[in-house]
Amino acid sequence: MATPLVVSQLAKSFTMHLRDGIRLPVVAGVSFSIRAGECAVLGGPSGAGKSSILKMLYGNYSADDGQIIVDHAGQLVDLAKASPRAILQIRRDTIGYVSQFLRTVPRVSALDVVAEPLVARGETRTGAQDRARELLGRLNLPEKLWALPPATFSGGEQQRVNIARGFITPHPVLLLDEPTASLDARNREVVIELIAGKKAAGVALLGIFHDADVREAVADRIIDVTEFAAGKIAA
Ligand SMILES: Nc1ncnc2c1ncn2[C@@H]1O[C@H](COP(=O)(O)OP(=O)(O)OP(=O)(O)O)[C@@H](O)[C@H]1O
Repeated sequence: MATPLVVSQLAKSFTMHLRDGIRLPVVAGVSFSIRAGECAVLGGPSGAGKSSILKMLYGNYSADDGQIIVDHAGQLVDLAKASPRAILQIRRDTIGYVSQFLRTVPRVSALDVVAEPLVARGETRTGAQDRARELLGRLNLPEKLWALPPATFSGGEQQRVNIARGFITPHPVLLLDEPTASLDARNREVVIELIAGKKAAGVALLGIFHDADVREAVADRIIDVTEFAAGKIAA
């Protein structure tokens, strides 16, 4: 599908149950679509709601209102109303996500952490590990670390494991939450190349990048989140 992700009239507020139920409206009327082969970037100041939007698109945060239409294996599904089971299937096959921090699993090697999403999609363990080696090598993760669990890795090493894990699958939609925040210039450059590769493969990407150089290098378009400030819509 040429436009695998269409978001319309999405709204999010947080209710602070421990603070007398105070309601904190964050965004409203969020509407945009992402085409195959483009990388759009969420822009706006700190606290504008960029991460909250990305988390809604991955099903981590529920939406108060609106639709998140995703082309899931040829079927249009509204992720905002999908069941937890459907969300897990969408995550396995359609929407990938690279968060800022790696969630480490005790005793699982970096190689298997990276290979796991491919194995979950039916790839053989050997095939998935070959691809994982290729990506970890490209991201300059020292080979001596591949067999170790990433819990003790440095911030930048963990982030590279996380990037490799997020980029290993051919998901048609890829969400990127500050994937280069802890990286040095050399590895930021590798991530820029990996993003260019995904674009060339027709993946629809949506990201948050605080680093202006990376943003300039990857963004086809900036989506200004201040347009969707909840107060602005209500006024
Ligand atoms: N789980 C939560 N509970 C309560 N409030 C939240 C929660 N997550 C985010 N917020 C609030 O929502 C607003 C938007 O936060 P969000 O993290 O989406 O902003 P952002 O644009 O990504 O900011 P930054 O650039 O600093 O990461 C903030 O005021 C924040 O305090």
